[in-house]
Amino acid sequence: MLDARKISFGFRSQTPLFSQLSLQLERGEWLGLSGDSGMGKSTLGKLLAGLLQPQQGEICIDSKPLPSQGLRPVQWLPQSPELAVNPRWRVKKLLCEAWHPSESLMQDFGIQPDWLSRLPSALSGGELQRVCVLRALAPGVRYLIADEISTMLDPITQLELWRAVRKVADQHHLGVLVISHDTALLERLCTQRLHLAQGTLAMVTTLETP
Ligand SMILES: Nc1ncnc2c1ncn2[C@@H]1O[C@H](COP(=O)(O)OP(=O)(O)OP(=O)(O)O)[C@@H](O)[C@H]1O
Repeated sequence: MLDARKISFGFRSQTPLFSQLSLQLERGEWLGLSGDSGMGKSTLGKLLAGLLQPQQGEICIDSKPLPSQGLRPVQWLPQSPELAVNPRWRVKKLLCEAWHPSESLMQDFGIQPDWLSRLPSALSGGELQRVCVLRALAPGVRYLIADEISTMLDPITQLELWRAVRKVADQHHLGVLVISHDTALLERLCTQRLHLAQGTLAMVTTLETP
């Protein structure tokens, strides 16, 4: 289980975004996270992935602290893939940095062979997003934090992306936290949804939208 225990965090010079906040994500679970802009959803996602450190509390996987080196078992997937890649690396090098996805997985993610020799700037945002999602699915990854990853995609590509993520997540029993403003998307994908407001998480049932 990915377990955030009473974590507190604030950027310097700002009031804390949250204090004593707890969240649990089980392997195989799909959990939604909504909240108004600026409430701290991405920050919480980065904390869960170990990209930021809580000022209080701890984040554990199966009761052990997140590893501080090596492959991150919790991968944070951001909305803007172009910020997450080295612009001078060709797509093949980007995709195979941590592991070598099979051809059938590349097909599932709609990755065309001729993209591999291109620079990231020669892919559309949606194409690059699919490359970034697949490269994050290395063996050893246990949880995904999908932070608005399909916002820039057209409805059909969005559906295909989620179908491919679902297939890999089912195969590897990944826990997935889906962060989005699109509550309809969260309700389609996830069994439960949390809403972040004023530093507090509340569980939302499918019938009520805050
Ligand atoms: N590196 C940083 N330094 C200082 N403040 C930051 C930093 N990153 C984010 N913030 C601030 O922290 C707050 C939470 O930001 P965050 O991106 O986590 O919100 P969010 O809920 O994901 O918003 P959105 O829905 O608009 O993406 C915002 O007020 C933002 O300006």
